[in-house]
Amino acid sequence: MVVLAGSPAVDHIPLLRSPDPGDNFSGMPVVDLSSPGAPRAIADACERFGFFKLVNHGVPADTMDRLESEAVRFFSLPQADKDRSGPAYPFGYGSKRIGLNGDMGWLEYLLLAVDAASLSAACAVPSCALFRAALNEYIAAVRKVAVRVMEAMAEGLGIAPVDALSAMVTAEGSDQVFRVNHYPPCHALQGLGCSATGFGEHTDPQLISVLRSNGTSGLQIALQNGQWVSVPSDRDAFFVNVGDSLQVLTNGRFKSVKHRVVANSLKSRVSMIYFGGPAMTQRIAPLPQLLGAGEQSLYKDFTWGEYKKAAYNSRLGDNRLAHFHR
Ligand SMILES: C=C1C[C@]23C[C@@]1(O)CC[C@H]2[C@@]12CCC[C@@](C)(C(=O)O1)[C@H]2[C@@H]3C(=O)O
Ligand SMILES: O=C(O)CCC(=O)C(=O)O
Repeated sequence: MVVLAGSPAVDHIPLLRSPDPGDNFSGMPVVDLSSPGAPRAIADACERFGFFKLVNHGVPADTMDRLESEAVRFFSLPQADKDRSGPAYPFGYGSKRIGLNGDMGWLEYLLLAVDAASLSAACAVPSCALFRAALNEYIAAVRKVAVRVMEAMAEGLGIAPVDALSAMVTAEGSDQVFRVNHYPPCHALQGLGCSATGFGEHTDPQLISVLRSNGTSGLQIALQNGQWVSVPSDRDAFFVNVGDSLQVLTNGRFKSVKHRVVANSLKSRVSMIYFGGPAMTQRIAPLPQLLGAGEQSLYKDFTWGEYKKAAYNSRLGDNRLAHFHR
């Protein structure tokens, strides 16, 4: 368990009902990436939930643990040192403020740019060589997982070529982002029946997000009937989210999943998330291979650059895709 000292004030952070054990997601799809049934299981989970847990993914535990340790070391630095790695926008250290439009959460984080399969050289944060090495090793590995998952998605959808989706995140100029989040324990709310919002509800604008966390729970997803369920943590697994752009590419067949994080009153949560987005000029429209005879796109045409701009001008919880529906 990771517990870091020094909690920022909880004022201005929206509160949520504390999760109770009965809220656990009992029907969570678990996909074994090494199994021949993975493509069908992935497509099925993306259609039903826009979310699944991925096991047997092949990323060594060491690669994940090294990054977690380096992240814990970074977040344990004195506040003034961390602030020198800020501000978060466009990339760097941030605390409590998420985005530029007034959203707040009980967390601190690093928002980082990825070029090809490693941290962007232009991204000077973090400056520590060990932390950068751990990030680069992890990013290269998790990006390979994202590519394998997207290839499996294409196979599960029955479309060719196999890289119809994955090529968008491997293409030159693809817009990949990496986030390391630290949610300190929120002692002030212990026993009050409510929790601080760690990360408010939202869908991810990109194609795919691949998340790994330490053993502290807090992640919740919304089912298609609107019910919120808690995702039990598993430090050995990845959790995969469908993003808005993938929903559009599949003409709504895959659903982007609404999710949020509830801060824990006792334990700190550390999560690291790879967000795979396409190049700015990439057109986001249903793949022709997925449109049946006479089937029309449910969405107006747009590029990833246009969607990203709209996303960054919106509040976290806004239904961003609604503006792009026909
Ligand atoms: C409030 C915001 C934070 C966010 C940008 C946004 O304006 C709306 C989308 C948010 C999100 C969610 C997924 C990951 C992320 C990096 C992204 O691309 O869109 C975050 C942005 C962020 O943390 O700055
Ligand atoms: O930290 C988590 O578990 C999820 C955070 C998240 O949804 C995000 O950073 O976009």
